[in-house]
Amino acid sequence: MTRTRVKICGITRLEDALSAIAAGADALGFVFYAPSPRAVTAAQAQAIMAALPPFVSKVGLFVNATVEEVRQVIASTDLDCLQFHGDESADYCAQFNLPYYKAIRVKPGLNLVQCEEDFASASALLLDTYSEKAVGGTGEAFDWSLIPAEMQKPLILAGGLNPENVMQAAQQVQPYALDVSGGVEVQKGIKSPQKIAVFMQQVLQSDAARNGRLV
Ligand SMILES: O=C(O)c1ccccc1N[C@@H]1O[C@H](COP(=O)(O)O)[C@@H](O)[C@H]1O
Repeated sequence: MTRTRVKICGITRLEDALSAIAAGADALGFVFYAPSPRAVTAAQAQAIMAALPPFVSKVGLFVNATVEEVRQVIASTDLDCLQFHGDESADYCAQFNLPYYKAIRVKPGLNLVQCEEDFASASALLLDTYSEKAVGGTGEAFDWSLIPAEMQKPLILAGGLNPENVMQAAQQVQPYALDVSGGVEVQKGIKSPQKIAVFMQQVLQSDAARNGRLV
């Protein structure tokens, strides 16, 4: 039975976290990257995490952070998992004693099977859109046909997902999980409960179709 997991990233407010959970999200992402409009401090993130119900995965997003910065956030929050969205090496990512996802910014010509070998220690690869202007959170989708069928690791599809395109994305790519930030916002860092609910409904419908059931 297929159940596509969903991570809502760029959480800055408790009410948005609770809306995501109420709609059925499996994971919440907290951006520890100061230049991002969705950046939170460890103290802000922990205030939200401490108020969450159990069985929700809390993911910390970092971009080329120092080892000390990552350690300090881990020590002062309830993170379950790390997401590295910059140019981090596999050795760097694997040193923190928490499972990690490595974000790969996809563009034509990139060998994703090689990326999978390079990051063999990752729990999953997160595929996001390559952009010269930003390291992530671009709101732009990439050409999903660039993903080779022979990839083995759980894939988290990201990049420009929204309530309008998520069903097509889920059905075409059939990833382990979907990751969305800008596509469920009313403004950067502020989520829309309505957009989250529609996004989740689309994922449920896509799963039901794949499982041969009506919703
Ligand atoms: O959200 C950000 O501001 C951000 C900054 C730096 C790196 C990654 C960032 N976000 C992640 O990018 C992908 C795609 O986001 P979007 O749905 O296209 O807005 C996702 O994993 C975000 O968590």
